[in-house]
Parts: sequence; structure tokens; C-alpha cells
Amino acid sequence: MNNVLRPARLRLGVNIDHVATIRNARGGDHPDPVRAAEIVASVGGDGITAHLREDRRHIRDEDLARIQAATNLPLNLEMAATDEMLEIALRHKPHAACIVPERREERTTEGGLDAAGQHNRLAPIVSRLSDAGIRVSLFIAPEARQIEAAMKLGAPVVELHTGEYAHAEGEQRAIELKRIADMAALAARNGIEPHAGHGLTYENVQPIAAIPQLAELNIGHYLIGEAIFVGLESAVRRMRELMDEAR
Ligand SMILES: CC(=O)[C@@H](O)[C@H](O)COP(=O)(O)O
Ligand SMILES: NCC(=O)COP(=O)(O)O
Repeated sequence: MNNVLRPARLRLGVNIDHVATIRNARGGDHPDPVRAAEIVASVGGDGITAHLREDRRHIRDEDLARIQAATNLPLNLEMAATDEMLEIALRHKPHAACIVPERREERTTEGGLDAAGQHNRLAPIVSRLSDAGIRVSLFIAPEARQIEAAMKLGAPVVELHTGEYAHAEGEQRAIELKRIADMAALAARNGIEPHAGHGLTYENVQPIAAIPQLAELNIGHYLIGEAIFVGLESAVRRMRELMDEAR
């Protein structure tokens, strides 16, 4: 492992969707995801991730500009590959757009984007985002054919879905971890910056953070849940410490 080029620092992007989930439960404006973004910035988070779902169950359109105005942190906008979301991304020009699969009836993002099967649908969206100076990321399962598809699409970044790893137990977890490590290495060898995220917690983050090629982790639901008990500052700091220890 020593001869692998490690990105200087593993970045932590904090997904603030579920602050908005709690806000929306009562229809008002508290708690405000913008306040969460400001706290993340104040404790050294490296970016804000927000998923504007088609059903607007958490983050809403008006949140995007407010988040962008509130901090200098790069915004990673998670979006479905639809004309509506493309138009929104082009209007807001986030630092990055992470294209994710979306099904309205799902509780959370259940699998990766089928970049291999949807080349023709994705190609114009990737081009238009890239032409607008938005860094495109594809949220994919850790599979070689999906990395190859990302290469064909010219995506500079892939985010490897860590959900299967997070849910696995015993020997299966080691198998899932190896898939992610192998695919991070494959992506990096082919000039694609690998990120990872979904379902990461204090308990399972370190083996992922130790994968040398990974440049960024995006973590949300667990951090926002933990913030209820210890505050968002402490939760982000603790995650940062665990990530640093793992490297
Ligand atoms: C794409 C992803 O893994 C997460 O950002 C997740 O989609 C957050 O939103 P949900 O919790 O609504 O799935
Ligand atoms: N892309 C993954 C993400 O942003 C956060 O996922 P989770 O930690 O909320 O499961």
C-alpha cells in the first residue's frame, strides 16, 4: 500500500438532507439546513452535500441558493438524471453534481446508477453539466462495468455506494469492503477520482477511510442522527477524527 499515491487529505462532505426532513415534518422553517451548513463550515467540514429529490421530501429548491450563499464550502448537488434537475443544476451551478438513481417509492437510494445501461440518456446530461463548469460525479455500485461506463461518459468523479458494505455483517462485510477498495483503485488508475458514501457511521467508517485512493466521503443520515444527542459540531469532529486515524 505504501507506493499508492494518496490524495492529500480525505475530504468529508456532510449531507444535510435530514435536517430538512425534520424541518418538513412540521412544515415550518426550523431546523434550517442552512444553519447546519454554517456549523459544518465552522468545524472544518470540506463540503456540503444536498440531494434535491424529485418529490422534495427533504431539501427544497429554495434551500440551494441559501446554502450556497451561507458558506464558501463547495456544494455537491445530488440529482436524478432528469431534464428538470439538469435545468436546476445549470441555474445554481454547484461545485459538483452527483447523478444518482431515484425511485419515488424508495426509502433511500437503494442502488447505484446504471451508468453502463443508460449511456445514451446520461451522455448529454454529463456534457451539459461539464460544459457549465460543474464537476460531474456518478453515484455507482462498486462494479468494474460501471467504472468503465463512467470512463466512456467522461465523468471525472465516481462516488462508490457503500450501502451494501454498511449493511453487511461478518465475512460478507470484508467481501463488500474489498469490492470498494478494488473499484477505488480501478477508478484511480483510469484517472477518475473515487469518492464513497451511504450508510457510513462511526462504527464502519474506518476501513473505508483507509482505502488510499479515496478522496472524499459523503456522510449524512448518521451524522444528523448523532447530532441530536451530541450536537452537529461534535458529531462532525468525531467523524473527522476517525477518518484521520484511519489514514
Ligand atoms: C445518494 C445518497 O446516497 C444519499 O445522498 C441519499 O440519497 C440521501 O438522501 P435519502 O436519505 O433521501 O436517500
Ligand atoms: N452520497 C451519500 C451521502 O451523501 C450520504 O448518505 P447517508 O450518510 O445519508 O447514507
